[in-house]
Amino acid sequence: MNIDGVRDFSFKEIVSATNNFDRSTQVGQGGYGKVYRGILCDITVVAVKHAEEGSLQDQTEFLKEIMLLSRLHHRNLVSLFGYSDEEREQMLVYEFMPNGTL
Ligand SMILES: Nc1ncnc2c1ncn2[C@@H]1O[C@H](COP(=O)(O)OP(=O)(O)OP(=O)(O)O)[C@@H](O)[C@H]1O
Repeated sequence: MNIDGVRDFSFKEIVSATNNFDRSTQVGQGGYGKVYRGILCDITVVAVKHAEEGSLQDQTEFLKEIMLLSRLHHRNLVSLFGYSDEEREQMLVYEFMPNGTL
């Protein structure tokens, strides 16, 4: 699905960006799931939030949330770059904030 200004990433793209969710790319853990630092093909650095079991949503709900997040723009908010919703995995892809700027 195409949502204004938000990319729909394939699971493969995320796997390649995070080196298959390699531990060395993990930068945090939040209530939603683990957070990885990923590098896209065009060398954009992103933060990938990988939903864990209890955070998985019904697909319609997930896409509704993406639509909502895609409309939030504020200088104090990290921008949502995209999402991935394939192979029973859900991921939110954000602009990567280096240490100290979060
Ligand atoms: N955009 C980002 N860029 C870089 N690192 C991030 C980014 N988002 C999250 N992180 C890292 O992942 C950690 C967990 O973030 P996350 O937002 O998932 O958890 P949280 O702040 O505990 O919120 P929640 O409980 O709602 O998930 C952060 O403390 C930070 O180290």
